[in-house]
Amino acid sequence: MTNQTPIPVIINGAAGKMGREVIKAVTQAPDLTLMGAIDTSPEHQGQDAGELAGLSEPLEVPITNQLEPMLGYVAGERQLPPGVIVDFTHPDSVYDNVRSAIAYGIRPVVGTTGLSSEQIQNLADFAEKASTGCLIIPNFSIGMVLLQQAAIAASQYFDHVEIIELHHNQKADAPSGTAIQTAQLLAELGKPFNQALVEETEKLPGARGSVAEEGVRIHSVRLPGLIAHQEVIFGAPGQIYTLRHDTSDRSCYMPGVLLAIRKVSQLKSLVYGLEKIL
Ligand SMILES: NC(=O)C1=CN([C@@H]2O[C@H](COP(=O)(O)OP(=O)(O)OC[C@H]3O[C@@H](n4cnc5c(N)ncnc54)[C@H](OP(=O)(O)O)[C@@H]3O)[C@@H](O)[C@H]2O)C=CC1
Ligand SMILES: O=C(O)C1=N[C@H](C(=O)O)C[C@H](O)C1
Repeated sequence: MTNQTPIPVIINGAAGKMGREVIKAVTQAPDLTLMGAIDTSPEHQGQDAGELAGLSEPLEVPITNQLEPMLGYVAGERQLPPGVIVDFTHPDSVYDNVRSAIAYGIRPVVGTTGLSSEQIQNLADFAEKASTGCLIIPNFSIGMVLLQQAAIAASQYFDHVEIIELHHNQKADAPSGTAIQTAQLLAELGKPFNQALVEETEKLPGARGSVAEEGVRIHSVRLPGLIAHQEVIFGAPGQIYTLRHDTSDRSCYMPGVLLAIRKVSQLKSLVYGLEKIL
């Protein structure tokens, strides 16, 4: 244990499913200090972040929708290490949130999915110009990193692969950020997958899923009762090789989130993917 000054942390989307988990995880980490809890949901304005997250004691950190004033406040605390903002908000707002944070010199750790490749490239250019670290992590669980590594290994030997991602039905974006990243990792091998043997006709649009880079197909399932799950299914004559990851509790993401908060200030540019900081 060191007695260094703790890293100031702002959580954006603090009242959400992930935000509440992050409040608990940050509060329990002695090297981090929760300085701000942002959320736009009207019913939680002014509520104490600790009470919202189910902690026994209030944290004296009220939920507010005032992002820029909070960024300015934390950036002004010159005696503290550089501030970090953790974003678990919504695909529609994450791009602007990250740009604002970088403009204030606050390092973004982004879990929110749904950013386009073009938006990620724009944010990378912006972070590079500002010499500011930024982490975009489509999936913070170690199990998913291991699944992806196994999938990369298998992709050298299989020419046919389809991804099925399954999530709770409050998820705004499809396919999941994890499935898109998994498909990108497979495509990096540079070979085309799933060459058709017959001319296919979709009798219902979307029946064969979406086609990502190099022909990797992604299918999205949304149901109450699910949290977050992904299968990568490889096929070859006479055999099927299936990789599957299941989450049963959102606490599985917290070791990755805490690692990212600690690492982002050591970076001077944007890094995409948990595997790059392990
Ligand atoms: N990278 C990873 O490992 C993981 C990523 N995710 C991703 O994180 C994101 C959030 O997920 P989850 O917590 O389940 O979602 P929730 O809907 O439970 O939480 C999002 C919260 O953010 C609030 N919000 C919406 N827009 C803004 C904004 N502009 N500024 C501040 N707050 C805002 C919402 O308020 P309101 O409800 O009023 O709109 C809500 O309270 C999703 O993109 C999801 O895919 C989720 C799990 C793991
Ligand atoms: O919305 C979720 O829940 C999740 N979103 C992320 C994604 O889109 O990949 C990560 C994980 O799958 C949970």
